[in-house]
Amino acid sequence: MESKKAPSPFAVLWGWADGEHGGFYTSVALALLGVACGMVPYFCVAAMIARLLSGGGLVECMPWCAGALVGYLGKALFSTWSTALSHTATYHILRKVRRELLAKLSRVPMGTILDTPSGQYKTTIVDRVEGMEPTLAHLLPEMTSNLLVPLAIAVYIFVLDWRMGLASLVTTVVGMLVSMQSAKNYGPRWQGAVEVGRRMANAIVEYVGGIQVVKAFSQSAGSYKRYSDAVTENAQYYVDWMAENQKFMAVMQTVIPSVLLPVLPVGLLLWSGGSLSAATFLTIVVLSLGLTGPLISAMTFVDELAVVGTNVGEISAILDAPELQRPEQEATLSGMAINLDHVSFTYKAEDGEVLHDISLDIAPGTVTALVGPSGSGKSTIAKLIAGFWDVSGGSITLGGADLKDIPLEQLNRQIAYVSQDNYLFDRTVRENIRMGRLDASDEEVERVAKAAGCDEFIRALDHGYDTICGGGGGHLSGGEKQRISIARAMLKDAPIVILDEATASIDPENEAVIQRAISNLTRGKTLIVIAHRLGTVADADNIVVINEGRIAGQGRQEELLKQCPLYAQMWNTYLGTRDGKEE
Ligand SMILES: Nc1ncnc2c1ncn2[C@@H]1O[C@H](COP(=O)(O)OP(=O)(O)OP(=O)(O)O)[C@@H](O)[C@H]1O
Repeated sequence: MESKKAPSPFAVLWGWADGEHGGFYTSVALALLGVACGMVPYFCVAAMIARLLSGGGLVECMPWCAGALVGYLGKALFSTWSTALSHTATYHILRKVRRELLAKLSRVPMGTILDTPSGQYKTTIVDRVEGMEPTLAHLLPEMTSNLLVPLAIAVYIFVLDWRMGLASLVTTVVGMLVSMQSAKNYGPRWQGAVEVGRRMANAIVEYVGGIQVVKAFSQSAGSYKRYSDAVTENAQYYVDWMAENQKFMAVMQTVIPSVLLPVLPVGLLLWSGGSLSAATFLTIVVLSLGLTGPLISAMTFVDELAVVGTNVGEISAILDAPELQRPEQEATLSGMAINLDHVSFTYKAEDGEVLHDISLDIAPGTVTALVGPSGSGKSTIAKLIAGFWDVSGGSITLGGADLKDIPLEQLNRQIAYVSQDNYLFDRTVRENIRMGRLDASDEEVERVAKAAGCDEFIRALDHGYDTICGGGGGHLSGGEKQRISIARAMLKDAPIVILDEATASIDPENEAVIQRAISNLTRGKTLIVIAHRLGTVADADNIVVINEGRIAGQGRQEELLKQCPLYAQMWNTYLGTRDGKEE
């Protein structure tokens, strides 16, 4: 099979820069002009020395002084102009890439996003994209120009005297060889730095997310092992890397600028032998001093070259992630019946299949409860119905149409998914509820809040409906957050509600309010509930018992108690714990 060669990171980067190429070309042209102007003072000084040695005075030197000044001003003007242009083009590209990354996240399977630690997305979208700034804004114009200056100077020195040309390049060549040694490891080293950085970012996000648990168990930051290990690992990685690199850097930064070390003795030897004039000798001394500055600047970009691959690779991994393929055209749905036909599902090939041959009919307006031991596959079934992933085998239909033929937006309108993670945005309570339907009026928001049993506590907040919830809803209790999420789902008024019942024990008073809110939410709708407490679903139209990814039985409670030993056992356990609590 013909394998397609992956494009180089630079080609990918240049592709992202589409629309800004003109800006970069102009920026490089201006940088070159700046460099050319930057060389003028060296040539002027060299010419002045020649005049002075041949008996010239102040008057002869004046035009060269003026020339040097013009060259200096030209360099400042053109390089500033070049930098401004390259930065404008760069930030347009960074904006475009960040927008594309976010747009992409809305097209990849929801499950992929849930599976990826949020620290990883933050690192890529913020840090890796920002990491392209030096490459785009500086590398292209500045590295090009910083390499061309010394090249032009070296060529000129060779033209004046090839022997002195060779002498002036000795330290540069030695410095370059040393720098290549250090650059050899840069790619893998940087890749490693990204890895430890990512582990640290994930550990920090997890640590901050779980700070309440850490505090509740009186653990200090240092005792939160994963976090502190990641921080130590990150610091140690850089210390080791710098220690390894330091000797190369020291040698390079000492050797390259000491260009006079070979130039002076060789020049003196040739001059004393009569084969080099004093004027040429002094001109070459001045010019060779102009060689090293730009070269050292160009060397600093070697690091940038090495990180391009990592940055582009991480960004491309998101941009090229497989998407859920859906048609643009809305599907025609005949009713809201849901049908699972011999569905199987695998998260990752290496973990094996988690759902096997699931067939299930869910009639509109009925209550279906998914019950079963932890890890049996209840949430997976619910998420497949909500379209978070595509099934691996079999099919799921809604209103007779395969989910794969229903645009995500259309499916999303039909389903309200109320998960246990009742995430609230750092906005007002009113805005959080209105996310259910953006065009809902204030009256509608308040009406659903009443039906969800939250109107009373919302009005008691400092600013009522205009109280800011705090990141993740941090200012509200778990039960309050759950009721606001229910209000949000109610406002959406979708015909199908998928509810992941809370596992955490809620106080009886709160539980009664939440149950009332749920029955208001689901009246006349299709309800699929992932039930963790059997008592709440005993009246369901269909109880589906899941065990190890298979349906172990389904039907109404009375039938299941007779026909499904697993359900009978679960029910007895439930009764036992309930009676235990009541005693
Ligand atoms: N995102 C995921 N990636 C890989 N495997 C997963 C993922 N989510 C769940 N699994 C695995 O799939 C199987 C079914 O999990 P699922 O969450 O559907 O079970 P569940 O019955 O809902 O469990 P619980 O009652 O504990 O929530 C388990 O073996 C679980 O480890």
